[in-house]
Amino acid sequence: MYRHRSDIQNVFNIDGLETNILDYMNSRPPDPGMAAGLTSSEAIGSNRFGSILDQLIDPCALLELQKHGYAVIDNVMKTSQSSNDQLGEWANKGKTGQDDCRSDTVAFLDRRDALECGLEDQFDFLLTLASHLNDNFDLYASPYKPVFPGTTTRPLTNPKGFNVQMAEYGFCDYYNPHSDNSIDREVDNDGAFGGTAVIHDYLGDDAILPKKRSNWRCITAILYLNEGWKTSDGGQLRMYLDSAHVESPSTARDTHEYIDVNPSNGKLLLFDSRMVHSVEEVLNENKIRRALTLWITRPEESGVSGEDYFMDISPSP
Ligand SMILES: O=C(O)CCC(=O)C(=O)O
Ligand SMILES: [Fe+2]
Repeated sequence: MYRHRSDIQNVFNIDGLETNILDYMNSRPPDPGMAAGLTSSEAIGSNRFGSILDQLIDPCALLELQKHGYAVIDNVMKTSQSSNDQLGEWANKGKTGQDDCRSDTVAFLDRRDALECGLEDQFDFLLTLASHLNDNFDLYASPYKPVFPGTTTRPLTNPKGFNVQMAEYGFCDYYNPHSDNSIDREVDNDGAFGGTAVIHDYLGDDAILPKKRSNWRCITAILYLNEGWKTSDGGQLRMYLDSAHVESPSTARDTHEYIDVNPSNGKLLLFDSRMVHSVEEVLNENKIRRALTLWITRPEESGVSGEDYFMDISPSP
């Protein structure tokens, strides 16, 4: 071993290479979950709202979520106009541009950002939801191993970093029908993507790869901040019914019935992240539509994105 090392040493400068690798590794940001030394309850959500969540979230709503894949709960937690305005100012510093299927702009808040805008209650509330759902929502058994901080009986957690998305839609902004956890087929070496992807090396030329979910999102939680929002202002969240298993979300407009959700201040929308939904165009040129979103996940290592999880969400006959 050492002899080989010294042989190789003559060809490469191993010591220099090792130093470079160490420097590189030390320059990496720490993994947010690990370095924060979080306990399981912190990772799942703060306890600040633990005791009052039962009052804020009607148990019937969770039954709705179970049965239909979504639940709309009004007047859960309102946001003051000044915090809403501050959020807009804050977000102007860090917005990211969008692609063809959406024209809104988003930014991600950590707790310090939320505090700066007077939105710490909203932030803590969203982070507590995973814990509440673990206690009150039946997720069905999964063959996938729960991984810390999830457990068999409490499989839901929050994404690493726990950032909350703020999305802003101005006049004419929209988000086309999509799923927050779409069905993908694996990409083959030729870059083929979609229903006919094949894996040439192992299975022959025409083998179709298994379907796979694209991420670990399980429940999407959205808190709306818009005081006095009217149906005529547009910007409705359009939820396509029974759409968790739709493979091409863009077709849902033609094939699925929907309900519209008015994004009014204090409203909480919970839905199975696989459901197809869109944000219809904002029609009022004097209004800005804002929302805070948290994706409640299973731990990434659980392997759950590989399964068509949560199969039984469609209404029982
Ligand atoms: O703001 C909304 O109502 C939904 C936005 C959305 O679908 C998303 O950001 O994925
Ligand atoms: Fe979405």
